[in-house]
Amino acid sequence: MEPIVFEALHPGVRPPQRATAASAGHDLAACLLGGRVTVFIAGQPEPRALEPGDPPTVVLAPGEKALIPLGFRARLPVGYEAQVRPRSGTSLKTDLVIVNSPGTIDADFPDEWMVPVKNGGTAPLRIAHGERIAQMVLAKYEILDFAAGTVARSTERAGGFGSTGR
Ligand SMILES: O=c1ccn([C@H]2C[C@H](O)[C@@H](COP(=O)(O)OP(=O)(O)OP(=O)(O)O)O2)c(=O)[nH]1
Repeated sequence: MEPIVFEALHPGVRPPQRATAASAGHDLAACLLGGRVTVFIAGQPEPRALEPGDPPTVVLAPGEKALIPLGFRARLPVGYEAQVRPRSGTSLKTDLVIVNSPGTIDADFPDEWMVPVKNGGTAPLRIAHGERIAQMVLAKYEILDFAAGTVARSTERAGGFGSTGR
C-alpha cells in the first residue's frame, strides 16, 4: 500500500500517532513552533502571539476561533481523504470545539495541515504546544459522475427530515 508522504515543518515534529494498535484515529497534536497562531475575529484573520513558556500556549477568548497548526505537510494517496474530528475526552473535559467537524483533508492539499477550532466556553481557553487536539481517520472514497435524469419517487419513502417519525 502506498504510504502517506510526511514532511515535518519544524525539527522534532513526528507523524500523527495512533494510541493503540487497533485505534482507527491518528491523534493530531498542536504545533506552536511557528511562534504565532491565526485567530478569526468577526471572520477576519489576525495573528495572535503565543504566551511564552514550556510548552508555549495560545489563549483563545470565549467564542474566539483559530486555525491551530499541526507542523507538517502530508500527501495522501489519491482515493483517500483524512477526516479530522474531535477526541471524545477533549470534548467532554474542555471547551475546545472543532468548528468544521468532520473536516476533510484532500489528497492534493499542498500546505500545512491545520485544525479550525473555537473556544465554546465562557472562560479563556489555553491550547499548549504538543496537546492532542483532534484525531484523523483515513477514508477511501470513490469518484462518480453526475448524469442528468428524472429522480422517481420511491415507493417506501415519503420524504425526509422526520417523515418516518421520531
Ligand atoms: O480540518 C481541516 C480541513 C481542511 N484543511 C485543509 C485541507 C483541505 O484539503 C483544505 C480545503 O478544505 P475544504 O475543502 O474543507 O475547505 P474549503 O473552504 O472548501 O477550501 P477550498 O476552497 O480550498 O477547497 O484545507 C485542513 O488543513 N484541516
